[in-house]
Amino acid sequence: MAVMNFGGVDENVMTRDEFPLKKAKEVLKDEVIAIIGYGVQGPGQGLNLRDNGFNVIVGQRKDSKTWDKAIADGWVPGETLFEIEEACQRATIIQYLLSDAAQIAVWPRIKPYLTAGKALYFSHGFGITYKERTGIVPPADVDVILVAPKGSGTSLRRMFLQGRGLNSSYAIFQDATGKAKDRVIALGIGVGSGYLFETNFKKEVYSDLTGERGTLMGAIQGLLLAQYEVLRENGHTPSEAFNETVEELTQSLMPLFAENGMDWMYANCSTTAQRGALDWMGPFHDATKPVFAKLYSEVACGNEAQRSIDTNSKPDYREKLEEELKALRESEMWRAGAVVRKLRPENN
Ligand SMILES: NC(=O)c1ccc[n+]([C@@H]2O[C@H](COP(=O)([O-])OP(=O)(O)OC[C@H]3O[C@@H](n4cnc5c(N)ncnc54)[C@H](O)[C@@H]3O)[C@@H](O)[C@H]2O)c1
Ligand SMILES: CC(C)(O)[C@@H](O)C(=O)O
Ligand SMILES: [Mg+2]
Ligand SMILES: [Mg+2]
Repeated sequence: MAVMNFGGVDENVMTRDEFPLKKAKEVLKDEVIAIIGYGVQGPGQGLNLRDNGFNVIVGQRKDSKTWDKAIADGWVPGETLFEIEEACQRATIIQYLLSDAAQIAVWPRIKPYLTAGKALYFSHGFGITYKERTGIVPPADVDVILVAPKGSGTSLRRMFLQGRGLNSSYAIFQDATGKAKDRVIALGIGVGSGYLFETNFKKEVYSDLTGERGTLMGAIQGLLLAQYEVLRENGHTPSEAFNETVEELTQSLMPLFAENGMDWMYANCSTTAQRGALDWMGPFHDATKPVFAKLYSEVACGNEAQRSIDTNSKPDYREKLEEELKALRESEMWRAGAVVRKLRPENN
């Protein structure tokens, strides 16, 4: 464990240098890891673990699209692909990667297989933190651990294949065996994390729900749309509005600040742009901070979790989500975006 200073604050982190894959394999050599659920995180983590040489099986509903997807990814029914109960029975580590709402519904079928000494692994602090709402209360004699990749399972897999790594947080809720720390770090390295930073279940779920509703997904769409609309209302074409709002951000400027920080991106723009950005970042900060504060309090009081449980437990939740995504896809801004993407020379 290395103590690293992040902007003046010391934190514990685990890097691949300190905990190499070889050590992770040694720690987990006698374990059978069952990936329960094969949606987005399931394939990312499962395939990375398998390619890294761990003993992995998948548990998934038969006769579902994701069962077929698992077969297409090389999992073999009866050998490495099983119904959920059978995978849990064979496993020593159960990676519970169903959707958060499904974890509640399926919990009574998982619990009997959590016998002494096994580990229950989550990629989100949701089920445990909001236990009054989820009913997920593991037995006292199992380890309860978390590795939460900070990104989509699709990116986790892509970055692994590119020889890169997505950072993850890790946490221990319950250490029944005395092995929870080694188990959780080994799994974090095994699923392809870049480095691992320490958290707890509550902090993980509060930050994660805030982040995805905020800058990562909710706020970014709101902010981009607001600027796009103002440009359009003032007579700018969709091409101009989209390029000035989204395309330049994702293709030109975001890679620069990802690489070397915001000041460096600014320094690579005109002094006119720098002056304006430095003057306007304050008003944008002040306008949005109350929204972020409201969002955090809605997360912390459990309202956001409850809303997600209620809507995503309905039988037609997938269709309803798809309808809303369709409306986004068919909005003028993203229809313009589809044409702009097609015009990228690399897509011709
Ligand atoms: N999506 C991500 O990239 C991501 C990133 C970090 C953490 N997480 C967390 O990882 C966990 C898994 O999320 P996900 O997005 O991969 O899940 P998902 O929504 O893709 O669903 C995973 C699986 O659950 C199955 N499922 C849904 N309802 C079911 C039911 N009633 N019975 C049995 N199976 C059912 C689906 O078939 C699918 O295979 C969650 O805790 C999530 O918060 C997800
Ligand atoms: C990929 C995200 C947004 O980071 C994750 O938290 C999720 O819920 O899918
Ligand atoms: Mg999330
Ligand atoms: Mg997240």
